[in-house]
Amino acid sequence: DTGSAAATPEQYDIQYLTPVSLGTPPQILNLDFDSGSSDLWVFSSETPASQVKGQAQYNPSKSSTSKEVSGATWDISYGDGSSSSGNVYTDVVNVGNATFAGQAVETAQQVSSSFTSDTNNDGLLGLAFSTINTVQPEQQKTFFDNIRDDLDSPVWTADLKHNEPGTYNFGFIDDSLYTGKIAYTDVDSSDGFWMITLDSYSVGSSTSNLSSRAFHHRPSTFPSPSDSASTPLTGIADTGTTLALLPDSVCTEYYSQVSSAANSQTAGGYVFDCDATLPDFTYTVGSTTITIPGEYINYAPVDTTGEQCFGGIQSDADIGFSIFGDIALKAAFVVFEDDGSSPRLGFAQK
Ligand SMILES: Cc1ccc(-c2noc([C@H]3C[C@@H](O)CN3)n2)cc1F
Repeated sequence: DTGSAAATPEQYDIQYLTPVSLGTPPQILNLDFDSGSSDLWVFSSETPASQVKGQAQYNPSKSSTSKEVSGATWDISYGDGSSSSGNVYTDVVNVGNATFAGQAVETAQQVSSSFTSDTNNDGLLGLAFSTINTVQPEQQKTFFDNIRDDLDSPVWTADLKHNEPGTYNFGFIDDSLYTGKIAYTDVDSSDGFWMITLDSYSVGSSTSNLSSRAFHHRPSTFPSPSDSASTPLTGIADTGTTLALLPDSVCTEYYSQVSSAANSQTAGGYVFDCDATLPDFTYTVGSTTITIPGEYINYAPVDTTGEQCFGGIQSDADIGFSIFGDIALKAAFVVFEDDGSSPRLGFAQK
């Protein structure tokens, strides 16, 4: 079995939506595929009308293949403080022709205001590890965990793009979607996330090592060249987070190269003049180097004057690890591989 479906960005690539077919006859909803959580939940006939603003709603009573999971409930909250909760059914779920008959479909009986106002988003499809699925009393499996054994290969891939549709594939690696070689790194899934350590990062195309510049006498007190070119970054690959949330030291290093940049309390992060030239941000996995072009890091205008823009790289606020969200992932072809025992993440240029 294999599946392939488009990942279409909302404005500013804030999130990517992918059509999913639920039930019999098929009910199509556009879901936010999230490698940072593990619940498949949908706006439904059980969502109060006051909390629905244009979203498509899954109606289990209109599906001949739906079955209520008696006594099961779910309740989830996301990194930005939004939340949702409700009941659980199983039904046929089809993503680009990859199909599983008994997938847990979590119907929303409550969604927080940010989901209500997100009018094109009909729910989430979690692709992190099933150990953090929130259904009680019996935890449910993610779509990928359910279909993994039927897939030609135990992988799903993300080819997210800037301002244009990309692709989520299940069960195969499409060699036409990347260049060079895919470099793999081991995943630590003990917290339920696709957690990895990137071998190094660097800011800008200028070398991070001062000694490569015209050599002038450098008093011994001169700070040693920043060795970001060999500093690892540990974090989670999170397709459901818009930005790249990195350690404060990395943010400081990056925005020191942007003369108009400031860390604004009112804007809630680093902002700069919208016409600023931004340096690239590069990270390496093994022998593969991924370059996020500077223009990807001009995320969006802060307000309608369009003078100040919000950075795509922001602080991870001491969560304890970085969050490699869409800003970081859309520059790469990413392979999420899990044979059930030793998960890996692969990165390739494209
Ligand atoms: C309105 C809305 C809010 C949040 C999210 C959301 N989806 O994935 C994530 C990240 C953060 C972490 O929780 C898991 N992945 N956040 C989506 C929304 F449509």
